[in-house]
Amino acid sequence: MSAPLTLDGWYVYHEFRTIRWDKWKSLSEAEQHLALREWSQFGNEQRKLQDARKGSFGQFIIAGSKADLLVIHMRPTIEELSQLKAEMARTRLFSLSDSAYSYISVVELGGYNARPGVDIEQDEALQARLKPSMPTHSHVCFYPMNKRRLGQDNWFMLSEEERREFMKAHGMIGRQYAGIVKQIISGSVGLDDWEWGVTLFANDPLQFKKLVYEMRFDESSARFAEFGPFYVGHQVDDRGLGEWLTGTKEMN
Ligand code: VOV
Repeated sequence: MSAPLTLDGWYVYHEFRTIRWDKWKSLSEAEQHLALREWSQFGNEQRKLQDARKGSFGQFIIAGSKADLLVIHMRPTIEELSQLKAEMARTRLFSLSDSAYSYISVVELGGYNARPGVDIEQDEALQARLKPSMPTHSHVCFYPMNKRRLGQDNWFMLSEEERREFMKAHGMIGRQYAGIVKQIISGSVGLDDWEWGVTLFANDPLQFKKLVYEMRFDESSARFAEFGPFYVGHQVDDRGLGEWLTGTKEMN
């Protein structure tokens, strides 16, 4: 049995941070301002790169106590992601927070998405999916997952036809959410602890629950999927981040 062909795009780095509130609160207003300005400068550089289609960047506030912030970067190489890690570590905001979780993966599409005779590099629609701009939806949901190997339910022992049938049914459910939930599926076999990273974007977070719940009843998830921790949050611009951190509307 051979591994199915995948199309792989940009590498993805999810960095989850927990704010050291004791440290943050001990800063003067001017020092907090400086930390926010510095972070904003870093973000603006990332947004410029995104506009030039050289990478992708987003920042989110995470609900619950698993983490406070999520920064997502997408870049053509792992080295660039490591470069970004060091750049962020040098910022004041990162000195005032700890890593809560991180995830490394690569944007992945099924190989059959390649149209016969069309050069993948020249296929603009495909390129946009492999090297996506950060979706602008207000909310995000991230979780890592595996496909199970348990007795009769071993995804990796299924024939190609069986897998294709399962993914067809999966895709049909997903398509009902077209325009409501956008998914970025990234592969992480050999890169991180789970096999895929699932990043979902929507303007209504309730749609994450509806979609994921509906998929639970689909065989590809019901029989084969195992899930890691779920994170949910909302996207913020620098002003929103500043207001959230300081509790004021005046900052930034
Ligand atoms: C927003 C909805 C949505 C849509 C439209 C969608 C469609 C599709 C299609 C058409 C395909 C097939 C391969 C390809 O075309 O890339 C996939 C592929 C995949 N998916 Fe998906 N998926 C969605 C959403 C979606 C969710 C919510 C999840 C998490 C599952 C759950 O239970 O929580 C998921 C997982 C995956 C995975 C892990 C793969 C890769 C499996 C593999 O073995 O290769 N996915 N997916």
